[in-house]
Amino acid sequence: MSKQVKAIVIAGNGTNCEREVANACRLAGAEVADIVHVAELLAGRVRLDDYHFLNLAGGFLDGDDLGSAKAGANRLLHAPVKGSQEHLSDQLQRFVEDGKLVMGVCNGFQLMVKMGLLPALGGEHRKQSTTLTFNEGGRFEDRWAYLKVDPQSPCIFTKGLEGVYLPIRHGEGKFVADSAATLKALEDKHLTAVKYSDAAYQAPTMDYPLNPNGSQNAIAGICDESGRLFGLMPHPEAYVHRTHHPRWTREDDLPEEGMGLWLYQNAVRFVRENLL
Ligand SMILES: NC(=O)CC[C@H](N)C(=O)O
Repeated sequence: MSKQVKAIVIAGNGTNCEREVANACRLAGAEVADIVHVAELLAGRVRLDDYHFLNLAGGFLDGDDLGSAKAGANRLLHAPVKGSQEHLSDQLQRFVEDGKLVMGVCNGFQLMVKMGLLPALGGEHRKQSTTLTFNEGGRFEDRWAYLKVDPQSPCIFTKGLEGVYLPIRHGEGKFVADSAATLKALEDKHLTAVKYSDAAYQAPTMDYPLNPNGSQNAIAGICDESGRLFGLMPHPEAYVHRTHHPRWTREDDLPEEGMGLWLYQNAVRFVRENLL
């Protein structure tokens, strides 16, 4: 593989953020940021093996039928790749075992959780142990959220960050674990990388609207134990420039780069340092 950071963004069947995600990858320094329709992967024309950083974009996979990303999860888990003995999930498994990076945003996070790719406690990659379900308020939420970063988390994407301010837009963002034991394991291992918080990024909160969906323990995103697989409901790709900020015309000290870009910069740096 040449010395290029190669990101892939999977599109199709209802994603709607793939261009923004590819743009964020490029802005963060990835030399390649290909938007690939899932059908291309299933046809065997594009292989995950040729990339370092897999992005699962937001949107409305299969119209949220059966619950958001549920049908998409089955597709990725069980669909065969044409012309090979493999399923797409085999390529994905290899991608993970090769030490590469995966980030799922919103619908992409829902997809990772429903496939069992996250949190994958004990390395069990196909067992679902958490979910993202209907917002506590019973309606779609479209607002900006403050996220407190856990400084002790192994998450590669949030390394060195204290907090980020990002937009959310979802109907099914309430994080729920299947048991108190799962929730405790997530917390003990610091896999709950980002939580909805107050505007100073100090205290996780269950108060609406700071916590827009009633997520357990205010969880907005989680990673696996390696820190290389990460999913979150808020959209980092939607805040990569100061003009994306909702009050950019009134707040004069906003830096040129948006806070969401930091997550992609961490990813690109990790690839350069570890995978090239
Ligand atoms: N923006 C998104 O990715 C939305 C995810 C999903 N369709 C939901 O409403 O929860």
